Amino acid sequence: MTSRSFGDRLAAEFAAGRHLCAGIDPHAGLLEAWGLADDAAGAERMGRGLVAAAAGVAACVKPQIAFFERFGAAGFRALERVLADARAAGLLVIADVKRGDIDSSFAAYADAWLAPGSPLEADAMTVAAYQGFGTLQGALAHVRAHGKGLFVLAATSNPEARSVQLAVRSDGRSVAAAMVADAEAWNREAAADGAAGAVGSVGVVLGATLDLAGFGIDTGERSAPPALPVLAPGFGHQGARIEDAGSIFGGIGHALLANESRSILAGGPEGLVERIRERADAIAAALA
Ligand SMILES: O=C(O)c1cc(=O)[nH]c(=O)n1[C@@H]1O[C@H](COP(=O)(O)O)[C@@H](O)[C@H]1O
Repeated sequence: MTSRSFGDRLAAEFAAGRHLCAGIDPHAGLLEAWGLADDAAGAERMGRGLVAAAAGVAACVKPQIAFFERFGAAGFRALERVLADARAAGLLVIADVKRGDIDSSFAAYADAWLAPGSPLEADAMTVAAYQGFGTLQGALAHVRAHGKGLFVLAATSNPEARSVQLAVRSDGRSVAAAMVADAEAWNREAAADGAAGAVGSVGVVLGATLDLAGFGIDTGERSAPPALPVLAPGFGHQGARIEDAGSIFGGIGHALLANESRSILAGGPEGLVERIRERADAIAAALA
């Protein structure tokens, strides 16, 4: 490994009491509430405003790429500037791109979002491993060599996902539980090679809106590190309460990143810093 691992960088955020992931989701309605045009320049203003307000308070930001992609090349240029601001502010960036494909094509996605020097370089990306965990090799190479991270969709916050993620595989595990098991196994292997410390670099996405036990996901304390990073959307607008994070995630809440997007962005730029601080304090208290 040539860089500090993503898991180590997460561990430093958690040690500083930072568990909030502030989402950058420039919905048309939110841009209007901010008095911004529904175009690439508006998305850039919102993204850079959120980054400035979150610096030093949130652990990370998570731009949802679709809200930039809808403006084509101009949207990607806007996103590049938001990413540059986040890097300069010392915020970790999770590119919420939810990519997945056969291994060779997936590797190109991984290069786009994780290769050092790529115009869209982020610290971590969200991935869909429904073509098999083995297709993720291209990204896992960046995890090992360049200190990058992954968040694998496991049990997502939306109700429509249940029919797929609750399906039982030939090994008797639910699809959701198998994603968790595969991520933990990868982190354990990296630790055995000396490439992971207290927190792993491969995490999962688990919706805060869910009964995780119902998906066959064990939320009990693990007997040994590395801790599994958990990106948890579903707080705020989708109904889960950040104050309940401790009881929802139990023994796997140590490496939790609680995401809120619309609930932070709604209300416009006035009071944004205070809203982020309030959510950051609430998640820190919930996990203390
Ligand atoms: O991977 C994600 O970030 C994600 C996974 C999931 O299960 N549910 C989910 O809502 N998300 C994303 O998390 C954000 C949630 O936004 P809010 O509901 O506005 O807080 C959006 O960007 C979603 O695309």
